[in-house]
Amino acid sequence: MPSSAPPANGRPGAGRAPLAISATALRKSYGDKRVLDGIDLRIPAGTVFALLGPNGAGKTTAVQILSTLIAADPGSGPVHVGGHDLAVDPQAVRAAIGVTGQFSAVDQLITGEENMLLMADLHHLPRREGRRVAAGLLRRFDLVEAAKKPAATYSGGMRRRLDIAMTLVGDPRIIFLDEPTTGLDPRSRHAMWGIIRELVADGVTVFLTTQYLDEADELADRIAVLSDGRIAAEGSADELKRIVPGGHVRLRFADPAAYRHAADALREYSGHVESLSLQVPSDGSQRELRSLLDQLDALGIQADELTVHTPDLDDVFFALTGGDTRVPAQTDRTARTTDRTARTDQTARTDQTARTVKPEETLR
Ligand SMILES: Nc1ncnc2c1ncn2[C@@H]1O[C@H](COP(=O)(O)OP(=O)(O)OP(=O)(O)O)[C@@H](O)[C@H]1O
Repeated sequence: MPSSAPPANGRPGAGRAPLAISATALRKSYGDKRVLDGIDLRIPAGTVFALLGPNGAGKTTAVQILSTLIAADPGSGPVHVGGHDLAVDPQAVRAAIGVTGQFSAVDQLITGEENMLLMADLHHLPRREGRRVAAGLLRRFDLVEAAKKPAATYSGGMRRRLDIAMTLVGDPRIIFLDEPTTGLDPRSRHAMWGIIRELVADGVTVFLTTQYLDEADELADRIAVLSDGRIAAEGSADELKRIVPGGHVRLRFADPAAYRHAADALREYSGHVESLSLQVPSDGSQRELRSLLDQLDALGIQADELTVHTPDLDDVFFALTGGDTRVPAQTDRTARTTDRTARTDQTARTDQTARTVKPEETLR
């Protein structure tokens, strides 16, 4: 990487990965509407960075600026992509990046293979080299069988795979993926996640925008939440989850007497009489769970269901983007926990959100 790129942490020689993308005080307005209000980005090479934000937050605008499609407003700070100064050498930036947007670059009327060869031509690859690269990528993206068919006959997932394969013809070291899995079914989404992981394993830097919080959670080394034109928070998924309160254990009772007994015994809780459930603040750790269960055991109280809720990226997103308009707070939390329990049951995502266990089965 040329020396014009600032070091990862502002100090040369500190041993961290060089920055693939850096931007300072990035601004963009459309008329009176301030879309980006001075955002800073520092994305180390070989990592996945996810930009999250509600609809219209400015994610695509950020991608368009960083990929040279539109200009930032005057007064923005310097932007480096792939070691090149965007203002000085946009052509070199273009040569270093690949962009897959929300609107596919695939030509529907020609075959997958023809789309790939067209891309190879655009990159001025010699004919034989172009065929070799195209064939390799079609194999890698599981499109060999479909290669001779018109792209119009492809499923959404196949088209998205072809789109990324086309982006890779130029062997970019930095890829912008603007909502790469929107509209895909769960199997295709997981296939796409596998592709993104492979790219990163090859040393590619991925700048991802997504509406799916679980996608950012799965893939991203660092996540930034865009709100009101600014980055409201940035960190790893775990770091972000730690900034919102709300971890709790929910105890549900079949027997009203047991519910009342527990409510009398526990020092801190919020209760929901209709559902005979109590929410006890907890970080969800084994130590806190054991202590709670010991306390219930000592009093001979039997809960029928116990659900552990730790904050997830949904909580972070709602807290930071002000998008949680549901009221009131306590009802909302209860509703959301119930939601999660149901979802966990369906999808076996037992790791990160809510885990429902029978109290007597825990912590043996
Ligand atoms: N060319 C344009 N002219 C005027 N306004 C624009 C233009 N492009 C984007 N905007 C506005 O800028 C804001 C940010 O749009 P952008 O597409 O960057 O958001 P986003 O976070 O990518 O949203 P989504 O998740 O819906 O794709 C929106 O209010 C949009 O209407």
